[in-house]
Amino acid sequence: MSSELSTPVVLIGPPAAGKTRVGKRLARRLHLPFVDTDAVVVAQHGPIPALFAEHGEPYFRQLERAAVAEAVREPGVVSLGGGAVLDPATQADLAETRVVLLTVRPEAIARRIDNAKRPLVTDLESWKRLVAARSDLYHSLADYTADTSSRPIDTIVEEIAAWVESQKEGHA
Ligand SMILES: Nc1ncnc2c1ncn2[C@@H]1O[C@H](COP(=O)(O)OP(=O)(O)OP(=O)(O)O)[C@@H](O)[C@H]1O
Ligand SMILES: O=C(O)C1=C[C@@H](O)[C@@H](O)[C@H](O)C1
Ligand SMILES: [Mg+2]
Repeated sequence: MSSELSTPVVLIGPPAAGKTRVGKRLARRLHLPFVDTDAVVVAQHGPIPALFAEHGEPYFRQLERAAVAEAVREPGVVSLGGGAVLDPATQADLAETRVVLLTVRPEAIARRIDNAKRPLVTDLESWKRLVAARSDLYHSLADYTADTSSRPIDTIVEEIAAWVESQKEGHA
């Protein structure tokens, strides 16, 4: 991990862990720009379920990789899509940034995945399988971990901001 302040703070973690919500508020709290790579892909290429259905997951991953490569080049807060960390080039990029893993317990997930925007997550069982397969990878890439299961978003944001600011003071 780099302790340079100019390196981005990158949020990773399972689908519905809160990367987008927490990332947006963290950026506001730290007075930094915010980029969500899923939102970039959607803005440039259209809805994610349609990309999966019409072109397949590998095509989506290519578009996602391009969005990540661009996003981590600038200082700011960057929220990644849940599977972006599967790309080896993204894993290499993350070694040069400050990586925050958001975790969430399955009990808290049920009410967060009741929509159709995630082609790889249709129910709690598919979410659990996907997280089990990625858990070691998520943890291996993380410099800091915050659980989002049961605390208000602002509390989580304050905790992460305190970690980022502690590095600024040379305690990293
Ligand atoms: N701390 C929290 N407490 C309760 N609900 C939360 C919390 N954080 C996020 N949520 C809710 O969980 C849902 C998923 O949040 P969000 O979209 O930010 O997740 P994500 O990690 O970006 O997911 P994805 O991988 O699909 O992009 C949203 O409905 C959000 O309001
Ligand atoms: O976990 C995943 O593989 C995904 C998570 C979402 O953020 C989207 O990037 C997409 O639905 C794939
Ligand atoms: Mg998101």
